[in-house]
Amino acid sequence: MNLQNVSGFRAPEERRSAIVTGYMSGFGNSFETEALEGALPIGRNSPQKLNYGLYAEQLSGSPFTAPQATNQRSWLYRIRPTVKHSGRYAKVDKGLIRTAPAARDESELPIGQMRWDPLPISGEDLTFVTGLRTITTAGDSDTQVGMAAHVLLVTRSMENEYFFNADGEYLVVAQENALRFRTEFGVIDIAPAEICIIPRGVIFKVELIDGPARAYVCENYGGAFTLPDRGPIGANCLANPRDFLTPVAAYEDKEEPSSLFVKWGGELYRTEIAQSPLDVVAWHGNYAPYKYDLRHFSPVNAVLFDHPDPSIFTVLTAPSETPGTANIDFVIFPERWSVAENTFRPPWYHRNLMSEFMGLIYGVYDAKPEGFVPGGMSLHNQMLPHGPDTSAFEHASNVELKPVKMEGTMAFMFETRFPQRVTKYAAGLPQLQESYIDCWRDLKKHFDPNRREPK
Ligand SMILES: O=C(O)Cc1cc(O)ccc1O
Ligand SMILES: [Fe+2]
Repeated sequence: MNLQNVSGFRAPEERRSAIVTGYMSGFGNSFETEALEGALPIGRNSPQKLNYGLYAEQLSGSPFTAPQATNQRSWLYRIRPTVKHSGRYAKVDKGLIRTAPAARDESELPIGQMRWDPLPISGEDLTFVTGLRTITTAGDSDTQVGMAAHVLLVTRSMENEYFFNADGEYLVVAQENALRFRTEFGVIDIAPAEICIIPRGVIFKVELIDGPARAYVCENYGGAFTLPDRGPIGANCLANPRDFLTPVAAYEDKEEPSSLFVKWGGELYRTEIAQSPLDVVAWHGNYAPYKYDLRHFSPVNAVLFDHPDPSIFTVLTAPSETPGTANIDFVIFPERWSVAENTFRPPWYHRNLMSEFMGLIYGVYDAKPEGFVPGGMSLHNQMLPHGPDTSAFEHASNVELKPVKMEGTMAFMFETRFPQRVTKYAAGLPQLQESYIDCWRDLKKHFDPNRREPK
């Protein structure tokens, strides 16, 4: 396969040069950055007066008293405090955005394995706010447990419109065309196969760069995404901290009537303001948005036999209070070599406590060579059986096992300990594949009490 033709693929050298100035490298660091020299106070957070007549404001992503490892906050030095960026909040139509447990009221929760074709990016006027379509919700945002999986369709840049989500953090997976996030902390661009994390409460707007875009969005109601422990793998591989990029400070000093949309308690509100809220001239701290290129993930896998659990491909995890039982694991299935000997190489047939929402950014997913297409999605809910389709099973059971490179592919999974409830919208979509389960219909009975495989 010619990799240059795969949507979203860029050669490693090109990717290197994409690490432009404008980002700081590292995961969970305490960063400091100023768009005007001297805007950051030195050695203290809140002096009596700040340079340039700025206001100081703290944004906390954790309780003040959270243990050191999970304590997150930043200090923002801004033209106006955010309280000046709010007026009276009016409830507005939340469109197709749903939040757990509200979706339970309208949930269809069809029991079964589900798969959807890509939602078309129509000619409708859709921004980040109006283009967000909730597919599943899990848990309860009020108690800060669970998640939602959304598809995002964007056909128009937000202009004097801004947004923040009080209900959770967003993990955005670009799939078709690029997105520019102008945030309080600076600017983040993501192209297909890159992700962007916007922490709870951070104000931003989204612009298009190269045309109408499709993305997948995981909304995390729980504790923030972090890097998984690598255990015996050691200090390197999987997602390496230096490949995470946080923007340098950038501000707008713009006095124009603007709308700030707020998702709070599952509802959408709007408040009218007289200026851009992206007016942070400098900031420091460890609570900030960041991006990551999934092609920087260094996979570790079986080098002799058997198929390990997909947790080896965890990019980010949002832990729950129970060890090893994630509120969400964000897992990818990237380009890699498949070398295991005497092994059924695709995913095994399985039933899982965790529920699995999957998407495909580009290429082919080995367990489902047909029907699971880029931009599409599938849902294998708690304890519902799934595994390779008939053609994948027959092929993997009979093919000569040479080393094979699984090229030009990038699938991902939002996996949660909670059942995912399908929204009425998603259950009624014409893109829902009625015949999905037929992909297993022709799995044959091979049982023969006299048949033994050679050792
Ligand atoms: O169901 C899936 O396709 C995802 C998956 C992949 C894998 O390699 C092992 C388990 C698993 O759930
Ligand atoms: Fe699975």
